[in-house]
Amino acid sequence: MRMPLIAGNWKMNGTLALIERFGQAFAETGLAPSVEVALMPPAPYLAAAQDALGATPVMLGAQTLNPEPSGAHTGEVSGAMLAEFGVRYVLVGHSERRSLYHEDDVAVLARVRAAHGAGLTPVLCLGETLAERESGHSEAVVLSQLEAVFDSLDYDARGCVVIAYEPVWAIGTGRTATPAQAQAMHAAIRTRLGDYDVDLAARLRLLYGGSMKADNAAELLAQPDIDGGLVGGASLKVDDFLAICQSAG
Ligand SMILES: O=C(CO)COP(=O)(O)O
Repeated sequence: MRMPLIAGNWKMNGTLALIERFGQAFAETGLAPSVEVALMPPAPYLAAAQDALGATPVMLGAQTLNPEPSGAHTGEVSGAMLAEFGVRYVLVGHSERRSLYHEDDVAVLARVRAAHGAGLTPVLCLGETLAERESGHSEAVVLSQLEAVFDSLDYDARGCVVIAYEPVWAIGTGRTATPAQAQAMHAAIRTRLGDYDVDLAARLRLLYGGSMKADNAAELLAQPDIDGGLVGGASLKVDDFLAICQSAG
């Protein structure tokens, strides 16, 4: 009942030429109707991506947004601007934003609200560091990141969120969480969501991210509480990304 979602987060990578290649590849190959795919290129490429992917089922996503609707925020992009380019999903709380740009739980909540205000679906990223995992605090850290947002949302807003579990130690390291490790955390997140609402817990999609590749995606996606992937490095290679999308469909 939960349609898998594969989202490709290009981070600060890619070129216009790569956008064109993705457009061609997805137009030629198509996608199973049983999977949703979103590409999240850097903001300057959104217009080109909207053109290149317009004839394909691939949706557009963005990597961040400012919590304010407009104003004196040099360098920032608002949710309304993203929406004008057909963006459907926007990452919020990615660990790189949390660590490199000091976005704390309060900032993450503000961005979730801004996404909703602009009609976008936030993809709320959660994840523990290696030190937190090794000291046995993974679940407490991840659930507290979840609660920092969900405690403050109403029923309708909670229903309009995608969650991505991305253990920081697995991002860009080639060290993927094992399917069992990922499933255990996803199950813990879903159980906690059930405290808010049982129906919500059954409905919300939980993506896994962290060194997801063409050769490990199928096993991860086969776990009962993993409803898709948030793919970094492998989303920059068209064949690899297509293969991951196909293993979800
Ligand atoms: O951070 C990620 C996606 O948001 C994961 O990146 P990698 O797939 O490169 O590990």
